[in-house]
Amino acid sequence: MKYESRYAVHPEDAALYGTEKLRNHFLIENLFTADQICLTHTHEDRYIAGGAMPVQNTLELEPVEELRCAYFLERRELGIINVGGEGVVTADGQTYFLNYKEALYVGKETKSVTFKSVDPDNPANFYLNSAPAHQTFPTKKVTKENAEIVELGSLESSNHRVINKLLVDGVIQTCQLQMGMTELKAGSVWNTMPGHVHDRRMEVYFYFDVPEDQAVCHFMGRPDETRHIWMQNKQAVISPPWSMHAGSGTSSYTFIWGMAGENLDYNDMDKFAITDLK
Ligand SMILES: O=C[C@H](O)[C@@H](O)CC(=O)C(=O)O
Ligand SMILES: [Zn+2]
Repeated sequence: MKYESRYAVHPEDAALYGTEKLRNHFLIENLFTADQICLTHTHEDRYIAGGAMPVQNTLELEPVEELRCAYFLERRELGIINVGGEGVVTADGQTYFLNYKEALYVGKETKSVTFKSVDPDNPANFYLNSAPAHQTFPTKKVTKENAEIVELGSLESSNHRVINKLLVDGVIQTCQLQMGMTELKAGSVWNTMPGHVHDRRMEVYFYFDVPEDQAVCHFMGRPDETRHIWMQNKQAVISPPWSMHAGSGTSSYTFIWGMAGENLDYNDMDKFAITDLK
C-alpha cells in the first residue's frame, strides 16, 4: 500500500503558492498502480481518497499504521466507485460485482475488504473515498438505477451535465460521506458553474473519461482569489471548505465528487455569481 498524509492549508497561505506548491498540497496525481492500493489522507475532515487497481492479485484493504486502527474500517466508512473494467469487492465475505461507474458503500466495522479484477487484461479501477464514522450502516451497492439523477446546465453555456447522486442521504444511509458522479454531455466542458463554496464540507474531485491528449483545468481558491491546476485523466484534487471548485475541460469528461463534514445536505451550498469571480 502507498500512503501519503497531507496537512490542511489556510486560504491566506494557499493564495501565496506557486504552481508547484499548489500541486503538491492539493493535486493527487497517482491513484492507480497495478496490484496496489494508493491512499492520500488529508487532514481536511480526515478524508482519505485513493485507488485500488488489482490486476493479477486480490488486494486487501489493510489497516494504516499512522491511523492506529486494528482494521481499516474500525472507525471509518468507505465509498467505492469503479472507473475501470469489471471488478469484485468482498466485504466480510459478501461478494459485490461492480461494473463501470457502479458504486458500493461499505459500513463502519467491516473487518475485511478485498478487491479483485474479473479480467486482468481489463483491470478494475476502484476509486476510494473514506471518512471517519461513528455509526454502522449497511453495506450497499448503488447503480444509476437507484441513484438520484439531476440534469443541469445547457449546451449554450457549455455546462450541460447529469449529476448522479450515488452514495448520498436519501439513496443510502451514511455517517458523513457523500459521493456521486457528474457526466458532461458532448460539447459541454464546465462543471459546477455557476459555482459555490460550502464551509461546512470539504470535497474531493476525481476527473476521468478525459480523452487522450486532452486535460481539465480545475479552479480553486476563495471566489475572489482563484487559482488553477491543470489535471490529467484519473487524477484527484482536494477542495478545502473555503475553496470554490469547478473545472473546464478541453473536451467533455466525467468526474466523481466526494464530501464529508458538518451535514449530509447536498444542497447546502453558498452560491456565487459567475461575474463575482476574480
Ligand atoms: O457540492 C457538490 C459538488 O460540488 C458537485 O456535486 C457539483 C457538480 O457535480 C456540478 O455542479 O457539476
Ligand atoms: Zn461542492
